[in-house]
Amino acid sequence: MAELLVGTGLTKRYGGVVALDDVSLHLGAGEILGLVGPNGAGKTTLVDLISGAQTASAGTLTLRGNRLSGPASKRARAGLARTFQYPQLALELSVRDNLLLGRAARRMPNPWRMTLAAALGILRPSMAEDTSAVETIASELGLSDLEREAGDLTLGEQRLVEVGRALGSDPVVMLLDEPFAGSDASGVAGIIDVIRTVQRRGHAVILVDHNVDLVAGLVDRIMLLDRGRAVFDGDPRECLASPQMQQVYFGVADSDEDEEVPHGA
Ligand SMILES: Nc1ncnc2c1ncn2[C@@H]1O[C@H](COP(=O)(O)OP(=O)(O)OP(=O)(O)O)[C@@H](O)[C@H]1O
Repeated sequence: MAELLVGTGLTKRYGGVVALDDVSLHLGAGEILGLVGPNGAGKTTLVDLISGAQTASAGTLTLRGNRLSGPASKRARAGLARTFQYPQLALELSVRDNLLLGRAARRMPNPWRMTLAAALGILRPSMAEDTSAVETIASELGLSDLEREAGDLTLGEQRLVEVGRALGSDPVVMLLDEPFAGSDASGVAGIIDVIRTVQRRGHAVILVDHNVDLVAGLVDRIMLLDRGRAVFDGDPRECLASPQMQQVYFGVADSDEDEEVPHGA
């Protein structure tokens, strides 16, 4: 499998806090990687370092063999797209224009210019193809009424638009940070469809979510983070059954010694 994204020794320190500690990862074509771990484990920090929202204290990244560096807008043009734990849409713009921003992300030099272009209505004339692509994405996600302002949407709907915006740039790697939070069943189904679309294109997805069972059912591989370190990286079912999982979530080590603790002790 061709490697799309490779990260080595990724570390992030905030003063004395080590949010991410020497984490390495690799992501192949068509692969979906689940990123799980308890609160504060470093999941969002890893997504931030990959997307360029934060600068790494140490470590390197490559995308399709090319060094990945610089601000988020540059990385978006290189082929990364992400969603945020708290959706970051242009709230004063319509659903359609937010989706068009995603289409423009691979072309435009920075997000402020994109937002300005959308506000001025100058994204549209050049974009018959984009308009049709946006309508396809909206229908895949079950989004109707594309003229609604993003600020009037529920949290779940905003998440869908953000996932749609990310898909619009046809990313090589899509980073989804807790995309299912606040979504109803049809929203979850729409997001899963998008993940499968990215996979079918031979691209890759990193999916962060607290629902470990949901993640395990969707992904090819799971990385379990704990206090900034990757303590497991492998098959989802093996991860669920692993002593590391027990230790991280329940504070229980799956050792012979534990099994010998008498009942009622
Ligand atoms: N800007 C920041 N300044 C200082 N510390 C930070 C900052 N961002 C994150 N941290 C710390 O880094 C650690 C990892 O945080 P991170 O948000 O990456 O965890 P997470 O696994 O995404 O957690 P959650 O599931 O709660 O979102 C935590 O201890 C957090 O408090």
